[in-house]
Amino acid sequence: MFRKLPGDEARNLVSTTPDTAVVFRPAVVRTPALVTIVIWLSRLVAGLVRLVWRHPIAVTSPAVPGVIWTLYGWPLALVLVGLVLLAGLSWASLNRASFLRIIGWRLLAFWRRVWIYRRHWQPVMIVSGLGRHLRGRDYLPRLVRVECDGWADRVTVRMLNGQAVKDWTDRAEHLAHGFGSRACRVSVARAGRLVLTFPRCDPLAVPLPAVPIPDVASVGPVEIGACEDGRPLRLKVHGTHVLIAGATGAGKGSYLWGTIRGLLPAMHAGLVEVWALDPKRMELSFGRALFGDRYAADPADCAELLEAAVAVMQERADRFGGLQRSHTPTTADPFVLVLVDEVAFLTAYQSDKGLKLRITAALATLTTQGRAVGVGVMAALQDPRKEVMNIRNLFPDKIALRLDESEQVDMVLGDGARDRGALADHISPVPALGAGVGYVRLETSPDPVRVRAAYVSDDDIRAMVAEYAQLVDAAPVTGCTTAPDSIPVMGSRARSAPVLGVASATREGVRANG
Ligand SMILES: Nc1ncnc2c1ncn2[C@@H]1O[C@H](COP(=O)(O)OP(=O)(O)OP(=O)(O)O)[C@@H](O)[C@H]1O
Repeated sequence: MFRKLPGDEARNLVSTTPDTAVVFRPAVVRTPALVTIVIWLSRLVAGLVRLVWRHPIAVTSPAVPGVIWTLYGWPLALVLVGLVLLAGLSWASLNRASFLRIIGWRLLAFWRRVWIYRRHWQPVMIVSGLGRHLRGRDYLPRLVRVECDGWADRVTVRMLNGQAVKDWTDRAEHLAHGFGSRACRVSVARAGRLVLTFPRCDPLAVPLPAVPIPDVASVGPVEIGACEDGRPLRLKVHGTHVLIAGATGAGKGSYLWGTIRGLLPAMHAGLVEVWALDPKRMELSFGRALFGDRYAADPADCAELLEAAVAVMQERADRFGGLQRSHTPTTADPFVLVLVDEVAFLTAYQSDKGLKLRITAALATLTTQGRAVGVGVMAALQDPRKEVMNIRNLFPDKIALRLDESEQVDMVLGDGARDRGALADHISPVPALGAGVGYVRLETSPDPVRVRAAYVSDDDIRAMVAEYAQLVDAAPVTGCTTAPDSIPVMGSRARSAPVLGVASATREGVRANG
């Protein structure tokens, strides 16, 4: 789309260097006034039709009272407006959701389109370099549509021919500030069209209380928090592997404990086994009674536990081979979720090379072959560099919590994730504001989603242990019906250790002291 500037471009064209004898003058054809008027009128009519077509409610709202005022006088128009307002208020108070869906958000979208986006479109596009001002004409991307919901504006844009998505992702910050938002996320709607998401408020600014333990046993996506748009955050764990990266204190524990919490009924039903590797001894040890024998902290035990998981995986692969290509959790073949807190302790900072190789090989085997047979890995780490975690690309789903450097965002979420709005390096280090906040990038979607995990406190974990430790321990053990000897049990040491690892210390206390 381009817009002609009013004024006298033609005069600029005739200017030449002062001492030139030859002066070029463009041929100017005088347009009759009538033709100009007809063109402007037809444009006006087309614009009005378009306005009514695109914004029927916003146009009808002032038009109908206006017509009634003209035909029957102002008292009737006033009564009508009063009745409509009353009906609207009653509707909003009785069923706010439907009122907002059908009327509220549309009116807001109309208002914001006119007042925010249309008004600032030209200067923001030109200054950010997404539009061009060439020979007196503005070539601007087209503002197609504005939609609003509870937390954000979604602006559909038609790019200029020849523009690339990267041109826009590179200028996300210009767009955010230009339109008065704290962020701008760019996603592709279809060829040539983009959707820019501008958050208006932050529903994740306050910590969320732990999600209640589900009533039914489910291995399906586990609800562990909330997404930025207000939907629950449901993390898929069966049929995938999840990598969680975040600086110290970023809230990785919430994701691990939130997942365990959501799986407790399924663990009790024998459909899920959580195998916990806790080399730091500070996170999962707090509820180790939930894991029974399937807990390891010492690197040698961790290697053994991982190799045990590989053995389960291979035994299942042998059995399933030629019969089934995917896994359905049963009590005989439950879903095995291997949780690893601070995996770098085992893969990078491990001084025993033999152990390091065994652990890396076992993790690589599980992450490449485990998901089809019902063995999943969820690993947390602080430093996502390749030399620390060289198998990070084997995790289909990734979560980036607060990170120290901007380059780390793409290391975790994949190339271009930060440009698409995953500003994990901008997450606040203040726990109340930023702990548990992160960006999720799923295998099935390239667009990162901003989320916050609910906070599973020490008291919540204590309650989980008190309610479920015995029940989970009593649940059937993997493969007992088919291969009782195929799973090495992780030593009696784990069983005889105190239930909550560090006497009565809290996880926070341990961290502060340590
Ligand atoms: N989801 C959350 N919401 C609000 N606050 C949280 C959340 N998760 C954690 N916190 C706060 O942040 C602190 C650090 O959390 P956590 O121990 O989970 O971080 P971490 O990433 O595991 O750190 P480290 O790598 O050092 O173990 C907690 O003590 C708690 O106060």
